[in-house]
Amino acid sequence: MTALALRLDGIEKRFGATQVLRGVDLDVREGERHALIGPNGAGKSTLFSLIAGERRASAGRIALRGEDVTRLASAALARRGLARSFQTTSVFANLTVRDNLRCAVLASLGGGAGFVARWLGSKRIDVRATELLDALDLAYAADHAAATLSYAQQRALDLGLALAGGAHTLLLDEPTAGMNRAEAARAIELIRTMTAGKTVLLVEHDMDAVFGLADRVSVLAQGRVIATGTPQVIRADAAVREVYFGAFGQDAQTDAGAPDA
Ligand SMILES: Nc1ncnc2c1ncn2[C@@H]1O[C@H](COP(=O)(O)OP(=O)(O)OP(=O)(O)O)[C@@H](O)[C@H]1O
Repeated sequence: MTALALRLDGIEKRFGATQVLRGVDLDVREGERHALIGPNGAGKSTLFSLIAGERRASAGRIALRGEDVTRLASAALARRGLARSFQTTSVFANLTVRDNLRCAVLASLGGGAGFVARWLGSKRIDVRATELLDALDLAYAADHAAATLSYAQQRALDLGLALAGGAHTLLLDEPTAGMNRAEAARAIELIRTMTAGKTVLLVEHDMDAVFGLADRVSVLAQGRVIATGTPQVIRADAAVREVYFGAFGQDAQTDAGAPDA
């Protein structure tokens, strides 16, 4: 049996009278890159925020590597190896690129007594930060303020911050949004190399990114997962095509994020 990194059972979310998620079942296998797609307003961001522990589900269960984490907040999830990167970057603009990474490594070691001593003294923090700088191709900018990086580079740094603590499971929120084609291709390559051997669940509208990255794809529509499969299977799925093309209309097939034939 394939080990599961994440398992969602019957997840529901209501905002007042509005029910956004109506029983989401989703399995994410250990070590796979799994994309969550769906029309605008389908509830992808809401589902992400529940998995990341930023919001509480109204019903249902979330398990991380077999452990029930339904009621855990994001800090507790981070300690269990689940990290999240954001659509808008979460870098500290005025800190240098290196110090952003040092902070993230330090934070992953936990706060409390000796925090500053660890900051000043630990060679381990510097070594890990330098490894990440190299892997992200940002060594040349190590001592520049993060604010001086391009948007795409800040997203790369943001990925590094998410990985700094050695997370085994990563949630990536539209990792190529706002990038031009070349930047998006580079981001996809970086995600591939930086997350090798890890589990990744990503929300993405750009189908090049989805089909370039994902081992499997799940489609969220009307508050449920309506299909899960390899990119090839999802491309050909009649119900998926109906959801996209029904929602956006025939004219939008090539530019509204619909899976191409
Ligand atoms: N805090 C909230 N209060 C009330 N309704 C909300 C709240 N957050 C989200 N919603 C509603 O939930 C629905 C799903 O929103 P969500 O942002 O999760 O969808 P999405 O699939 O991520 O959309 P997109 O692809 O456009 O980002 C929308 O109708 C939205 O208006």
